[in-house]
Amino acid sequence: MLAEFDLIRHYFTAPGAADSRVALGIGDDATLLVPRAGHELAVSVDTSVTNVHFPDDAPASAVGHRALAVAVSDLAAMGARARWCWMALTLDARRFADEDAADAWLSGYAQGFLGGCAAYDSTLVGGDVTSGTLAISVTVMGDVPTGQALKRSGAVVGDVVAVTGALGGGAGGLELWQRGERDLSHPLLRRYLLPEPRLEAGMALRGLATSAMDISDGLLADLGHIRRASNVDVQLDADAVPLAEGLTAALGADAARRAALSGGDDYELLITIAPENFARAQAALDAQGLALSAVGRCVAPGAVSSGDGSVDAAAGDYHGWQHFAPASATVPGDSR
Ligand SMILES: Nc1ncnc2c1ncn2[C@@H]1O[C@H](COP(=O)(O)OP(=O)(O)OP(=O)(O)O)[C@@H](O)[C@H]1O
Ligand SMILES: Cc1ncc(C[n+]2csc(CCOP(=O)(O)O)c2C)c(N)n1
Ligand SMILES: [Mg+2]
Repeated sequence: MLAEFDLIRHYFTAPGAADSRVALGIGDDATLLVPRAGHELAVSVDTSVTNVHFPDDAPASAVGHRALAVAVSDLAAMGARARWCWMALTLDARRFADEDAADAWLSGYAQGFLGGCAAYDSTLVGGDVTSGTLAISVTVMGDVPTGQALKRSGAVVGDVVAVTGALGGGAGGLELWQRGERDLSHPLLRRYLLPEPRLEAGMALRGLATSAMDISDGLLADLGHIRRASNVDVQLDADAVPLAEGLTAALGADAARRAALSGGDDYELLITIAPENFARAQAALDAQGLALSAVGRCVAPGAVSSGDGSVDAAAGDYHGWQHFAPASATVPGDSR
């Protein structure tokens, strides 16, 4: 096994053009960056832990790609452009004791991670390598023109609630993996293991969406964040939620609906937008090959009624991923 400094040099020195805004990159005690004038920095960190966020036996390249993609997804949700990332990697020393196994895994992992860096225009500028349970903590930094970031707090009564793409594919892919499916070209497995952050969509929605976030814990749980931050309620038309391709065929209708509403791992954008701007946003995303579907309306707090297709909070439909829930429990979330 290489010493950690050699490991960094060997696997994580990204090729490609030098970034003129990196005054000092990998190799010193800290990174020195030159922010763009007229922009705010958007910064977020996400940790991916083996057997919590990805299966221990997932392909190494998918682990690398996914760890970066889920972190970059938070920049997309802010309408920011990705710029830089830091990767703190904890490797299981026992598992990586065999040199060939370590090399195979690290090469695949680096290919997935650095491939994502190239695809999202994010330069790896630092990190950390430690031993312990396999986990990756990725800090991302992006920028957004001052005042134009998409926050969770801007939704107003009357806004349309909409989602990009289709939902349930992340949870559907996890279910298939647990059933033994290993063909990475399967669309649902791809949605789970190789998610794509909606960076271009987030940038196109600047000045149009009144609020935005990415769907990581599940639509219903994540809607709760916008409802709380914006002080609105949401009348959701659950039947209008677009289901990932092949989801119903793979899971059956009930499980497919549950995956789309509360499965999580989709990394699509959830937005609110004034009705008069919806068609423009839809056209902008359509030009990117991405659907934008209306799934509900913002209403005054307390005004939610359960009409056809709307979700019944009292029936325990409002839940999503929670890290500290007892194993296999259905987790009732905040029904507000
Ligand atoms: N340990 C912590 N210390 C300080 N702030 C935290 C901590 N953990 C989370 N936060 C902050 O709480 C907010 C919500 O965090 P959370 O991780 O739930 O983000 P998210 O975008 O909803 O989910 P995801 O992690 O799936 O992207 C963020 O602003 C985050 O920076
Ligand atoms: C092996 C395995 N088991 C379960 C899941 C489901 N899962 C784990 S964390 C999470 C929410 C997002 O994480 P966070 O809130 O930490 O950003 C979800 C939906 C998975 N991805 N992999
Ligand atoms: Mg998020």
